[in-house]
Amino acid sequence: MNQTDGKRLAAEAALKYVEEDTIIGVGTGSTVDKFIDALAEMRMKLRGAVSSSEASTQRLRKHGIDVVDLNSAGRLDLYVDGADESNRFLQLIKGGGGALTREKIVASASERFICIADESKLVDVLGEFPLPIEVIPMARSTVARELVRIGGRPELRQNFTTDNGNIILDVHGLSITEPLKLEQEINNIPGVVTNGIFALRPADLLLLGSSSGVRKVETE
Ligand SMILES: O=C(CO)[C@H](O)[C@H](O)COP(=O)(O)O
Repeated sequence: MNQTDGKRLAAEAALKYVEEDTIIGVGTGSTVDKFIDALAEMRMKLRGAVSSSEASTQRLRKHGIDVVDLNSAGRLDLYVDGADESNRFLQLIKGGGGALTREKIVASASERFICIADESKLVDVLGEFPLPIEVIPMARSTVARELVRIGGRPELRQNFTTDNGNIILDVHGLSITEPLKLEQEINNIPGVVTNGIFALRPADLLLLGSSSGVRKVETE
């Protein structure tokens, strides 16, 4: 089984957590694309979806799923999204697709966050995947200098603008042993919109797809 199959299995497994007549929060990425495709079969039973990116919005609409503004949706029961890495506490690195800020907003507005991924995403220590940080363009250099000061090697994501009109710095070389502390520290740098550590709001359940099926990992 390859990574794509693992993603598909996890995405399909998440479907059973979706309740009828609700508005569901939907993340971004190739795993979530598979979830949206699976969600299409129950579109008549859903009230709609709050989307975390323009890409997911387009895909949801293509399947006839109503996309609802978060401001009118109120608190959501469930948010489903992928991740670039997860540790066993379900603290995540996200933002490989550049949608981290909206993802963090929708995750924070949701009672339950189910993360879907293939088994390669489970790691002991976060940080092998370069940490994405959304930055206001005029602050690129000042933020980059601060990131070097804390031990990272920031690289500007080339030819990429976020849905919010900002840039992404991908930070290499961080071994993230204290995710909660680092999430807050980086978010305090002026010019940072948000960073891709999801520790203040970790996932509640991780569904990992692999050749032996779907493994459930819950917070300890
Ligand atoms: O955070 C994300 C997008 O901003 C994605 O969830 C993350 O990059 C995982 O992507 P994929 O499912 O394609 O492996």
